[in-house]
Amino acid sequence: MSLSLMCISHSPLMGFNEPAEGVREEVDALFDRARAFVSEVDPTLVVTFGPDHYNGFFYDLMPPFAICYAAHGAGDYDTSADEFVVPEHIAAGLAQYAVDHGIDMTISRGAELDHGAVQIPETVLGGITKYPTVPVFVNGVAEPFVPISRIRLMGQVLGDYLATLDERVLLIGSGGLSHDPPVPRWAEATEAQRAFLLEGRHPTPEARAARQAKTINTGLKFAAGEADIQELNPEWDNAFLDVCESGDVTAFDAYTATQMTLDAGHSSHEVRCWVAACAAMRSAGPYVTRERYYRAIPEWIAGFGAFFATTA
Ligand SMILES: O=C(O)/C=C/c1cccc(O)c1O
Ligand SMILES: [Fe+2]
Repeated sequence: MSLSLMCISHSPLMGFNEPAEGVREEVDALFDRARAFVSEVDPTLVVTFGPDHYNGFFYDLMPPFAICYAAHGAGDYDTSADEFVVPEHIAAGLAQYAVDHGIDMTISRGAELDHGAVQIPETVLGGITKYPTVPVFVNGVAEPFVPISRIRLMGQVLGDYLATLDERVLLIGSGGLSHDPPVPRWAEATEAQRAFLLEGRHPTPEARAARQAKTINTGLKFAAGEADIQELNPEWDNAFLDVCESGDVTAFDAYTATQMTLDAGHSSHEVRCWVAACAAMRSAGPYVTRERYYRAIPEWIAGFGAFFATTA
């Protein structure tokens, strides 16, 4: 048994907007290191913690997190629409262990997962069908948010179970850090937006293209200082990375949803995926940092970070 950890921010704008000079090369080099890390740890099982942005999970039923026994990509922003290769017995073992240990786990036998859960595995693993993978959805956009301590505990319990398996497990956390992309929110939404937030699965190609064009354009305007969205917060992002590096995962519990929104934007809640992944990793004992990266990238509407670790 071994556990290794790779948390990386995603951004669907990576394939659409050019960042400032030198940044693309820097991030490409990060992904090269990520692929080398995957080769080194040579996983036999991947567990992903990823959010959704109203492509697969809607307000008709919005769990705080869910283990997927079967899942496929939504194909948004040109990400893969393939079917994940999920070892169902491991997904079921994780879910049973979670409920037996005080975690009210939701399961899905047919999740649709968007760029939040697909982009990073696809990029670092060479596709989402290459490794047996258990995707875990973690809500990072839809209020109400459960306390971070519950996400930390969920990750810890899943890590405890994974440590019993005769597998080399790679934990992938995808999301955040500070960012505030133009994802509609129920409290301020128009009637049409509420209809979408409630049950907007499988939009027409035109509706999908319009949504994506709006986000791509917001990224360009944000970089030009002209977008009406919250600023990135590199200080907040680096403090969060400090907690990841410290290995003191209980320190995540001090983050509250209200303060996170104020400090780091409405989509900063995606760091819940990192919290779950770090807590799962820490359940196997102390870890050592193998990669820490940070760059604020407005064209991608992303406080863009990475943190990799292996067992000490
Ligand atoms: O769902 C969308 O349309 C946009 C999502 C987005 C934009 C920028 C950064 C991110 O992490 C996103 O998920
Ligand atoms: Fe996101």
